[in-house]
Amino acid sequence: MNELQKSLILESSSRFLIPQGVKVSYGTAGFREDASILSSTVYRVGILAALRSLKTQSVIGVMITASHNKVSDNGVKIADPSGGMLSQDWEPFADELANAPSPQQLLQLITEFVEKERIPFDGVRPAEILLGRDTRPSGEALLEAARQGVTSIVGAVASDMGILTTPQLHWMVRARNKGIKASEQDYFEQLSNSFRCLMDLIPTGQSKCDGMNDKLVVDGANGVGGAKLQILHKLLNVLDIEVRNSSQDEGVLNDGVGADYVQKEKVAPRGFGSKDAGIRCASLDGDADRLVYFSVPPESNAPIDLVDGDKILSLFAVFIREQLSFLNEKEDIKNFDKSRLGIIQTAYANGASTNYLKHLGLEVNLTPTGVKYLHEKAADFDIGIYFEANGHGTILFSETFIEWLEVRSNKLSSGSKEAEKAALRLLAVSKLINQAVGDALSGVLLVEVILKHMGWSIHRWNELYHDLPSRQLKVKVADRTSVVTANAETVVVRPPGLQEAINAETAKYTQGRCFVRPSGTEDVVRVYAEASTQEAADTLANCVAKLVDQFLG
Ligand SMILES: CC(=O)N[C@H]1[C@@H](OP(=O)(O)O)O[C@H](CO)[C@@H](O)[C@@H]1O
Ligand SMILES: [Mg+2]
Repeated sequence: MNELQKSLILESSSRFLIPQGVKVSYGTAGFREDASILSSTVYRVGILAALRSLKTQSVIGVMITASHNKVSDNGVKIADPSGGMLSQDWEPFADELANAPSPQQLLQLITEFVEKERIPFDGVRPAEILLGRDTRPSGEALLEAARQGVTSIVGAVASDMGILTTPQLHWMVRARNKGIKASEQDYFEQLSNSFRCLMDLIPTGQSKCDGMNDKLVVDGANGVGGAKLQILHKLLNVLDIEVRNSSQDEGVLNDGVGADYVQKEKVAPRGFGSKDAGIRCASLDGDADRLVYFSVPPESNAPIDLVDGDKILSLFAVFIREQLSFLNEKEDIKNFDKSRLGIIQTAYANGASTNYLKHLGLEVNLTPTGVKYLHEKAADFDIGIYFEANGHGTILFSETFIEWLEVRSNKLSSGSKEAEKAALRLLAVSKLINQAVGDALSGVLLVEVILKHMGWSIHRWNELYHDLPSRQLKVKVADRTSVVTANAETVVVRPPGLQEAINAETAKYTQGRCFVRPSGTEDVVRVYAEASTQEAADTLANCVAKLVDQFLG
């Protein structure tokens, strides 16, 4: 870095001094705090993104959002060249950068890091960053802070992509780096074209299941997803979709609305009630990277039927498996190895879903909580389907498998129509479903077309298996980092004795399963328990929460 560069960083960072006593950390969802204290953090993430772009010689994304959190919060995260999350080995540097107390210390950190990572400055492609934000009122000023961070690196270019869903920004970054068309319009066109292709491939004469309803009502969490879905809806012109809670004119962002609320509280979002009984409903979160479905019972106080991420995963798995079986029927492609389809869940997946998927003969893998782990594991397969129970997930297709499908779909003779259609369907799914991150908009379209393909109502879908009753609790402890887990967070290895005590308690319950882990986003230890009845799941969770308290105080 030359002197001009150094003075530019010193000069611009003096406009973004960090508030006294604030310490931030780049967690599973990037930095997330009250918006009023975030401008220096976001400014510094702008610098980080520019450095990442120089290092990788690729386009990098910066998304300003706090997802399902309250409207006064905001946050910022980086999209790597693949469109996925920031590489984990840069996270510690993100923390150091964001917490450097003064402009001089910030400059020193950057200088050392640039040397250590051998980040090229001269004679290389300049940094290029795509900036996006959700609908939060604090977003505009924070985006400006990010822009100033980016442009404090000489030659770096920041493009403001405007108000977007998180998955749209990730999609654009991925598309740009693949050299394909990457505007928002291109995103909508890719989704709508591949959706239409799947609609055209629905078996003719597909009968409708009893109670199958053509209408879908979507709760947009008063966030960014509702308006974007309306655009898609207009483009498609074939689906009957009504969007409610689609902007902050209709109510407060994420307040009694949205996928996180619906999934955690198991109640209908604001604006939905017994008038919607029997209708297929869905809920997006504030930045539209989570999706759950539900239906409202006719009685006003009864709980909703929640169709969560595990069940969306199961629906996708059933469909993909069916297409693979059509392909496998063809003699000349018998060598297709079934193990190439992998299912990825976390320990929070309902045990009934895991059993169901295993009974289908599928390979189910568990990873620790957090999209980055699920995504990474899914990329090991030709088709990897991952979902968190909360509704974040997608389907990844490997490049080699896509090429294989393209060749096969051309090769198949007219005598093998089903196999040809199956190959075309899988290719269309790979274009419809976001390959960068979980995306509620592409998720809605894929669910809708699969239900039509199967001729299933939401009730038929929900009957794939019955969730085991479960309970989640949070325990405040002195130091949550003193809980250390192994085996995808299913076993506690520290403090000693805690796992044995959990085992002894769990053994008392039919179909009992229980685990504890430190949250990555809140200062708590989470307890999850499952058992054959709700009462038993509650008791197990409460007993184990007491154990956590006894061991950790
Ligand atoms: C039980 C649960 O829902 N955990 C959530 C939550 O993580 P915790 O580490 O449990 O706080 O936030 C993550 C980021 O949004 C999400 O990936 C994850 O599923
Ligand atoms: Mg979100």
